[in-house]
Amino acid sequence: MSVIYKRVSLIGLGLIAGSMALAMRRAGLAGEITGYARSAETRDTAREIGLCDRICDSAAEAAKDADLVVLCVPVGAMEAVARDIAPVLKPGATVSDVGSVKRTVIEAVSPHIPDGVHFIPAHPLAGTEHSGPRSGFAELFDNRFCILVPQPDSDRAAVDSLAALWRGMGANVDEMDADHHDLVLAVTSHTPHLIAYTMVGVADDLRRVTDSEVIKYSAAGFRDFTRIAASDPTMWRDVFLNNKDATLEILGRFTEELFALQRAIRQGDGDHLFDYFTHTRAIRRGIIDAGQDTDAPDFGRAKAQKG
Ligand SMILES: NC(=O)c1ccc[n+]([C@@H]2O[C@H](COP(=O)([O-])OP(=O)(O)OC[C@H]3O[C@@H](n4cnc5c(N)ncnc54)[C@H](O)[C@@H]3O)[C@@H](O)[C@H]2O)c1
Ligand SMILES: O=C(O)C(=O)C[C@]1(C(=O)O)C=C[C@@H](O)C=C1
Repeated sequence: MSVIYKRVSLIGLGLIAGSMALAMRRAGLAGEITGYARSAETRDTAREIGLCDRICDSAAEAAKDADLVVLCVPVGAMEAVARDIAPVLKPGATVSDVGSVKRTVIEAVSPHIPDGVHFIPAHPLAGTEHSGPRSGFAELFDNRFCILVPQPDSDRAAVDSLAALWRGMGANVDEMDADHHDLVLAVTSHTPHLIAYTMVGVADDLRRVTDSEVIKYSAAGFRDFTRIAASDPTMWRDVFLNNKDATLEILGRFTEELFALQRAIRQGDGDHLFDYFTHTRAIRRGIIDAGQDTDAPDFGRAKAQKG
């Protein structure tokens, strides 16, 4: 593959930026990659592991002369970074981000983007529960979606270049409107994280009663279900503060369903439980058969069956 951007600047050097740097290198998509993170410790680690070609001591220094600047910081830090880099952005450059929420990031960043600079928000639907510059890996985006959220006045050629970069990093690219993105992600990512965090809190509460057995004997179900509760607290605090309405809407629906199941258990309504689980199993299996669950053990088989 050939170089898409001569100079790419990554601001915030954690899981996503680290994975982007490695994925861009794997395919030779960037001429030079510069990076900046707020803490000196993170910058030192990034230098030590050679994450970028150059690690700078300010966001502005990293963004200067860049053809693409990608904001890879927690959602609540996007505006401050945009303000810092605005004066050095060169005409024709593209600014993008990887934030898990889109509407508030657009509202916070857009006012700082100078005329002649393209702002194209994005969100790779790929991650792990790990964070920091050592957690990145080149394959993170392979076969995952990256959602681009072009703005009404976005330049098509600039959008196409960013899409080509994400495809080059292994992702499938789709476009979406910001509000739709935030609602979809509230269902598929944000509310599940909240529920996983809560379940670990419940287990911790019970620990006092069960004398540590909950943690010691944590069964596969608990482990599978709560892996994501080990995720970064700053990132997830910012996600919930910034996707408030959609998350509260989905949480309300979730609570209603949970109450219905709670009543069925109390009333011994086995038919209700059986029907509900039959329905939801079919939906979950449908996701695998449609080839959308790249983590599922039978993903390869499902894909092969489809030819
Ligand atoms: N982790 C995931 O699964 C995942 C997936 C897709 C998108 N995202 C989004 O990507 C972004 C980064 O997430 P991550 O998982 O890479 O986080 P991370 O914690 O691994 O890395 C974040 C980095 O940003 C730096 N940082 C924080 N505030 C900063 C500031 N004001 N200026 C400069 N640097 C700053 C931190 O020091 C750290 O290096 C977030 O917006 C998150 O919502 C995360
Ligand atoms: O697999 C995980 O650990 C993730 O939480 C990744 C995950 C997700 O919910 O799917 C988390 C947040 C994102 O913005 C995108 C991806």
